[in-house]
Amino acid sequence: MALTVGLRPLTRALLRPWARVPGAALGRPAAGSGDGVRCFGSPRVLVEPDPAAVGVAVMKMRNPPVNSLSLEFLTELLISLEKLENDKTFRGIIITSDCPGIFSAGLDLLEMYGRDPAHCAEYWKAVQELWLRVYLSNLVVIGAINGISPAGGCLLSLSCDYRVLANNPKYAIGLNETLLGIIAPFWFKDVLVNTIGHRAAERALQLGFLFPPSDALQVGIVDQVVPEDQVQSTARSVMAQWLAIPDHARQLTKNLVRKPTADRLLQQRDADIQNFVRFISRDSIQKSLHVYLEKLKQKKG
Ligand SMILES: CCCCCCCCCCC/C=C/C(=O)SCCNC(=O)CCNC(=O)[C@H](O)C(C)(C)COP(=O)(O)OP(=O)(O)OC[C@H]1O[C@@H](n2cnc3c(N)ncnc32)[C@H](O)[C@@H]1OP(=O)(O)O
Repeated sequence: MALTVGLRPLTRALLRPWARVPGAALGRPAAGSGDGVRCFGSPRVLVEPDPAAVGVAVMKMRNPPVNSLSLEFLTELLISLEKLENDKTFRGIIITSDCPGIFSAGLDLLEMYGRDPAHCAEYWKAVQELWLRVYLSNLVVIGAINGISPAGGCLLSLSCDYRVLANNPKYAIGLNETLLGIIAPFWFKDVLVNTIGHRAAERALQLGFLFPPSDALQVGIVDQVVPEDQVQSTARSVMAQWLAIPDHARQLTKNLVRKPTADRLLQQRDADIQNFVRFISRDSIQKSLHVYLEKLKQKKG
């Protein structure tokens, strides 16, 4: 799936492959490189083969200050994911953050506030694409959640196969859209229902719950809560457990479980984009976003 088609020239320029040792396919030392495999990535996404786990890549999100999912960041994530999917030396990805205390602050509000319909449509298509790419990935995708993870950050986490959360009370996770005066789209809702069940999801969505780690574990929005300094090692050991399963059988099973949910969006992607553009363009919604952005600014004092 050529994802770079239709990208804005700036974005395409941003994503020129970094200098790499010729012939260094991801996961394999380049001929004569001598110093092992090379990382690759782009300004906001660093992908490093895990030196302790063959076939595993660690994808570090580094879009400071809060890993907000801007269009450029989404595009870089998509292209990095596509590269990993296409490189058969990789069987698993650990997604984590390089921004201290924050996994991802979710969708970038400035991509939805004060923007024209064409931009909102382009942005929403990229949001859809990231979800589909992660949710349906043939790779094992493990979230090493080392920071707060509201809304879009929670969706990214829920789209992984397994979630390890650092036991820091500040690292809340949840679909908090109602607190902003907006709503989670049906496919965000579907993933939450699939993960924590209908009643728990209904309550959490309406109240915009951000679950602290202990509650997140209890409700099932994450699979494991560990001390902060054990998140990456725990993710790695869980990855080994999942990679012990033959890929083809696991991939077919993942598809069996997840395709009905993904199909609900795939069958109506354009309508979903139009619904988003209509909804986000409403004066009342733009006002809500303005109020929320002002609150964020005032918070800084
Ligand atoms: C019929 C219906 C059809 C469908 C309808 C669909 C409807 C729309 C779909 C909407 C789905 C939305 C999903 C989302 O993800 S919305 C975003 C939700 N995110 C949040 O609520 C998090 C907001 N941020 C925070 O709470 C804090 O920033 C955080 C705890 C993450 C970090 O706090 P900290 O104190 O460390 O940092 P600051 O708050 O000072 O932030 C630093 C700067 O970053 C800016 N910022 C923060 N979050 C965002 C964001 N999500 N987008 C853009 N910018 C963000 C913040 O303003 C600061 O900026 P400045 O330094 O310039 O002041």
